[in-house]
Amino acid sequence: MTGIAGELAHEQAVVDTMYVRLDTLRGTTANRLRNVRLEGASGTHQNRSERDAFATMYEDRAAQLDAVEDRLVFGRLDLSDGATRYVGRIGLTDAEHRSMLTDWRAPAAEAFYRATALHPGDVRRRRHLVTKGRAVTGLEDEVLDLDAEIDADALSGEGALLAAMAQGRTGRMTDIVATIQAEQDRIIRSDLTGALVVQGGPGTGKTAVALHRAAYLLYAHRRLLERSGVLVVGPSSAFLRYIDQVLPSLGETGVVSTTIGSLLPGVRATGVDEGQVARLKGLLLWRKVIRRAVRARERVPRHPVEVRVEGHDFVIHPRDVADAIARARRTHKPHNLARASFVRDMLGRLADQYRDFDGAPLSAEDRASVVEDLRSDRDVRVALNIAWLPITPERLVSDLYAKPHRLAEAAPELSERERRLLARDPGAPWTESDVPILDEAYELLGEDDSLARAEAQLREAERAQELEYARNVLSATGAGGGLVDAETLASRFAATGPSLTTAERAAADRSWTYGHVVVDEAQELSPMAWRALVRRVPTRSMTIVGDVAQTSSAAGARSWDRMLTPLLRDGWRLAELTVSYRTPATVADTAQRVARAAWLPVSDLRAARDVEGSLDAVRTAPGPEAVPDDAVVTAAVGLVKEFVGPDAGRVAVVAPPAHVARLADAVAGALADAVGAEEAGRLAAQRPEDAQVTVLSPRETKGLEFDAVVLVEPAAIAEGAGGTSDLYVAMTRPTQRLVVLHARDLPEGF
Ligand SMILES: Nc1ncnc2c1ncn2[C@@H]1O[C@H](COP(=O)(O)OP(=O)(O)OP(=O)(O)O)[C@@H](O)[C@H]1O
Repeated sequence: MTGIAGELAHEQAVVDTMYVRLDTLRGTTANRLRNVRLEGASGTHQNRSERDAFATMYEDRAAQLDAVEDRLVFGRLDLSDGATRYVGRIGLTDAEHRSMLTDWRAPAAEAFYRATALHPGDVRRRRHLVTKGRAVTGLEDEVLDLDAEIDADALSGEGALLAAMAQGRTGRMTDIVATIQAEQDRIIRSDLTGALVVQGGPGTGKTAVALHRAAYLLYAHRRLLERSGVLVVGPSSAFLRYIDQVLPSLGETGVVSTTIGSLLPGVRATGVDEGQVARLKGLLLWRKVIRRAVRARERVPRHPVEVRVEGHDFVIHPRDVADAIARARRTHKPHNLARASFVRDMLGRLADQYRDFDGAPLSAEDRASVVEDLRSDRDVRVALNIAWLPITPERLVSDLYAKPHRLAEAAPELSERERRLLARDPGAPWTESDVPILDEAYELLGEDDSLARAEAQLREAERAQELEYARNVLSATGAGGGLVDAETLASRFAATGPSLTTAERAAADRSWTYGHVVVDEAQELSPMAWRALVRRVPTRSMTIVGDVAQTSSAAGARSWDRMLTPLLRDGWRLAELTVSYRTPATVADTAQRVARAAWLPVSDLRAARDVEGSLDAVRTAPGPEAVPDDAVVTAAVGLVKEFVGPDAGRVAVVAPPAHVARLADAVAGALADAVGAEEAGRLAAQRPEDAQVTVLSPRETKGLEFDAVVLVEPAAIAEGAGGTSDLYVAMTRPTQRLVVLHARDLPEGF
């Protein structure tokens, strides 16, 4: 065999050996797991814990080996010294420990993404392997030869990349490990320290890059990050579901993902604040407001308070209260914890008065009993509570919203009109913008966790013993191989209930601090939300991705510098992505013109490809009439027939929020006639996040993408709460086709 057929056959043979090796490893892992399980639940407690720990370790390994089935091998480098190196989703070695496959995250794989004709390093040729199942179906070679004509804008593995871009979309994002581009790779492998801000237009791969970076950092800094965990923050739970396959497909499962609204364990924020209210609640001013609100619960009485305890009169003097408050504050403990110092101090001062009545000092024993009498007296308790009230964060914040005098006292900087905007009933549900304010209150109030701390100390001592034991197990069995360290194993030996992963423990603990935090759609976060996040990553090691031209929240960022410098000072650096891998050039260029005409801070954007006939603007009715529902349904149904199939393909109608519910009914009603009852039934049964046909407001499409989009009345969208940013977002969702329906004039720039 010669030529391409010969090359394909050769690569097939290589890929076959990799899969044989993968199957062998799977078999070994499955056997080990079976043996551990066969040992049953007998034996000492320690034996059982040990078996559980090994079972979990083998389960993790099995899951990792399963996750890499698809596109196990996707690249090959031919080096100038004649050697070849295959690159894939994990590293594989043969039975003699010789490298067969290089993990894409390893330094040795970097050249696969970075080498160019201009800077080939020691790479002579880069080959992309296209596989379907276990079969090699295609090859794409790039000879990195300085004599070749050099195009600085060239994309690496263009064929593989264009094929990936043209694929029908499902409701789940996929990984891009085979086609990462050089500008993306530089970001993925950037240093762990400090905050890295990635600014880029829509579709430049910010989300993809952020997730691959998380996988890379977990690989390169596993010891550090596995224990502390990585937090991924996204704009909505729908978005988190959209991305939730990417990290597992890269073999990583130990990551906590959340929205700002669910950041606090135990607090469910279901509401959304719009416009001015969101802006006001996002202001850093709340640092002061919450501090003042807490201080307002530490109050010196205007007049002396007399109390009678066990036949003796005592006086709570304002100056004693003032002194005790000052001393308790000097402990720098949160309010609810410092209260114990305040009470102790006050009871001591009152007990001193007792000595004065008798004329003689009390014995230590008598004094203790007087203190106890005072402590259990109701009037004393009421008086001390008025002076230093224990209060929950929820109550403190809800009082600010529900009681105008409390807000006026704590937030004199706000105008009366602004304070009125914040007013609401005590039982009203929490909103996403309340969460950072509650977080601030948690921080300043603290929880009385003395019991929890005593338990934690006990656990720590037990854990030290378990760690020692786990070390012995690891060295005796040779298990681990980089997958698990003694610390992880120890946490699984732990006798305290079911073993929790780092991710599980972190998610349940408000004060958990992470080793790295990834923030997506970061432009939407308010200053207060940033403060809450930064609190969770003391090292300030963060990956922040977003686009300040897509900001729809009134509290969000229009400039990274203005948003981040006050919080991170010079601890952040900026990287930019410039190529759109989603939107066809015609659509991307139009969206850019519209955004620029509205003076949005758009980044330069170059689309990686164009698609013929990708933009269609149809005027449905001249004059002030609205776009008729029929026209929307006809356009949507046409695109569904063209793009939606049983395995993939997604169509979205994006309309002003007020029309979404009505249009959703209309489109659903028309589907049976258009695609047959069976297919319509299949589509109707899909979960919202997987829906191949869907009607959404612009805001709901943030971060998502579809093969084709029907955009309804752009002028109305641009007049909505999110302005032209929302329109820019909506226009840049499709990978193939944008159909614009408008009754009014199109906004400037179309
Ligand atoms: N190197 C690549 N190879 C293949 N596909 C890519 C590559 N980079 C990005 N993509 C694809 O481009 C699309 C857009 O990527 P992504 O959603 O990460 O962009 P984004 O910058 O976060 O967009 P937005 O600003 O709209 O949220 C995704 O389908 C992604 O898989």
